[in-house]
Amino acid sequence: MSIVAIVGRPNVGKSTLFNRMIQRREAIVDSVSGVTRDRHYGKSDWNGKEFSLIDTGGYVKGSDDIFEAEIDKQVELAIGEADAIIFMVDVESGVTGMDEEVAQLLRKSRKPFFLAVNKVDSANRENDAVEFYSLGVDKYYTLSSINGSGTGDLLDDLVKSLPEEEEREEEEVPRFAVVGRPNAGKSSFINALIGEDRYIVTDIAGTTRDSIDTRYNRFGFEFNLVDTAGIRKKSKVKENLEFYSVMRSVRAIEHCDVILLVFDATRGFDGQVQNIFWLAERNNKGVVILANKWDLVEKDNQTVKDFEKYIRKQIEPYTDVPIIFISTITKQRIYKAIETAVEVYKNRTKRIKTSVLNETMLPIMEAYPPPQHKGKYVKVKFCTQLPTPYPSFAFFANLPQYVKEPYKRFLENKLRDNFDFTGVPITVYMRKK
Ligand SMILES: Nc1nc2c(ncn2[C@@H]2O[C@H](COP(=O)(O)OP(=O)(O)OP(=O)(O)O)[C@@H](O)[C@H]2O)c(=O)[nH]1
Ligand SMILES: Nc1nc2c(ncn2[C@@H]2O[C@H](COP(=O)(O)OP(=O)(O)OP(=O)(O)O)[C@@H](O)[C@H]2O)c(=O)[nH]1
Repeated sequence: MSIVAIVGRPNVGKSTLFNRMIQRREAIVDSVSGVTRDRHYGKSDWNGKEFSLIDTGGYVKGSDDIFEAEIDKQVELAIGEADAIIFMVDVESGVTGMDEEVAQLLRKSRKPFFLAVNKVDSANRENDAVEFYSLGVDKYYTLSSINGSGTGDLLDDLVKSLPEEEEREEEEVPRFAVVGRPNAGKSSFINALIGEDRYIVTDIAGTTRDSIDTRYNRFGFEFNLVDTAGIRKKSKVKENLEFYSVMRSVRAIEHCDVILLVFDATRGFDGQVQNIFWLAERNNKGVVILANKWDLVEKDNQTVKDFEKYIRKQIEPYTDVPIIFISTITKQRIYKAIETAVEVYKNRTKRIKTSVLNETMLPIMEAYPPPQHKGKYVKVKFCTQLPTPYPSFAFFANLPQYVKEPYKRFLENKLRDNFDFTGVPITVYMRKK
């Protein structure tokens, strides 16, 4: 899926536009599981074309004294990772030096970018916008992110510039992406597997090279390992480093089948790690959680159990995910990690025959039917797995609109109990029959 990034100075209205574009979609697409939404990443679509949207704003604290260098880095990263860029400026403040700097970076790149002149809430501001031609563009788009006017013209041209979805080849090799926070041990993990020091491994966060695919063969199974480490430019600001790692993860996650989510067990399964986890969940990717640096953790016979419980608590309600305790230094369980990823991959591509599915699920739904709604009975008549690249199921009922989230979750749990879908998100749809 294509990636679109919104860049610009602080306070020009990036988040406002981002929220508008994400929410419009959330209103029409039923939310799958209601898990936490990322403030900076979401899906949007326009004229039937879907894309991922990244808001690069809000990472720099104390927006007033923001360093120009930080903006530059965000823009450079956006250029590197995105397929198209919305460059937002503010008609109220007019052209600023920082705008000129960003414009120059964008012009030098070969990425399509769209100059969005924001806060054009009235006709006379339309006239004020002409000064933005000085940024060296042939065209700009005036809009008001707050009320939505003008966004249509921008999006029309934006989606036209996006590449057509590449067709997935039939026998493409499965892709496993190694993702996680800076310094979690991603490169060490890959090194340990490959057994050669192809990657730079150091103590300083963010020193690995750009992401590299490695073809790998293990357990008679061939796959690509994608290393997302590699945030090449060191950043003094910690928040930005996290931002870079999330942004790097976005593309890797979208283009993989299973993620190996490496985190530092001595630091805990914190919010940043969870963000990456939900990114994978929302993209319907398989997940294996790797608690790394296990050699450093003081252990007794309860430790693993307690730790697992703690992690599952953080990822509720989607807890059917393998968790493996590894050490890349002692090589403890690193092959187990890969073996598990292969299992998860198989779960993700698993197809349940309709007859088997109904033999299992119909008696369950008869014993536990959906709750009545205003005195009306909902009857589920049959179900089938949909031909999506990840497990999704349609349940056909007389009154599908009355089946609520808790019952769908019940169905999901029953699917998990009866057919192994460990490590992969399941989508349940109710359809009219
Ligand atoms: N008048 C007007 N105000 C707007 C418009 N869009 C955003 N704003 C206001 O501009 C301010 C900044 O908006 P944000 O969306 O937070 O800006 P941002 O670019 O994401 O800012 P950072 O997160 O600091 O990078 C807020 O007070 C918004 O209400 C608009 O179309 N018209
Ligand atoms: N004790 C211990 N240290 C580890 C383990 N795995 C990695 N480390 C150390 O953690 C540090 C970071 O490891 P890297 O592999 O560079 O981490 P990364 O996730 O690739 O980091 P970035 O390149 O910043 O994204 C290094 O000093 C490693 O030696 C482990 O299992 N045990």
